[in-house]
Amino acid sequence: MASQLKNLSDFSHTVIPSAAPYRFGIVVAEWNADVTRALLEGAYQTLIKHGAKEENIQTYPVPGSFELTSGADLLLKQGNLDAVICLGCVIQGETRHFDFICDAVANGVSNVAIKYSKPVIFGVLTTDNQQQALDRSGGKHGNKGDEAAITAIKMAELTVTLNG
Ligand SMILES: Nc1c(NC[C@H](O)[C@H](O)[C@H](O)CO)[nH]c(=O)[nH]c1=O
Ligand SMILES: CC(=O)[C@@H](O)COP(=O)(O)O
Repeated sequence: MASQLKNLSDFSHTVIPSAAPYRFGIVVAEWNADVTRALLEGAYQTLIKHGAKEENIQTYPVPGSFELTSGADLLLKQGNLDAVICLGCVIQGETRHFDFICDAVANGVSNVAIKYSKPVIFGVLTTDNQQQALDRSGGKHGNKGDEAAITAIKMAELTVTLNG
């Protein structure tokens, strides 16, 4: 499996634009808070590392990953953001609830991005167990929060470049 081959947060092979010109929203789910707090820290510190200004990063909690879609919509409705990062952690339980949440949030954030023509980044872990989540939120497979922040910077630049 790909994730067993490398740290997924290794970006040494790519050019990352400055985040300084852009305004970011972050919506973070409170379910599995030990994991989502680590995702948030990774995303926030990565934005700052690449030049984002603290005053240009708005962070809001939502109860669970299912609410990330409406959280992103509410943020973009304000009209003053260049990208929104959605952070969550959905861990398989005994029922099919996992499937419905994962499908809903993946499709939901895609629809919000299209609705506003703004990047909405899917920084949601969808794992079989907690260890897989810990491994991807600052563990041996990196931090998906870092990856989400890099993606947000790149997509914000592309959006501004193409939209003028
Ligand atoms: N089981 C997980 C949830 N469940 C809660 C839903 O996201 C949602 O808040 C609820 O269905 C009410 O609408 N959320 C996660 O983020 N992670 C989980 O593992
Ligand atoms: C993803 C979930 O909603 C899940 O954690 C809830 O567990 P269960 O499927 O056992 O109700």
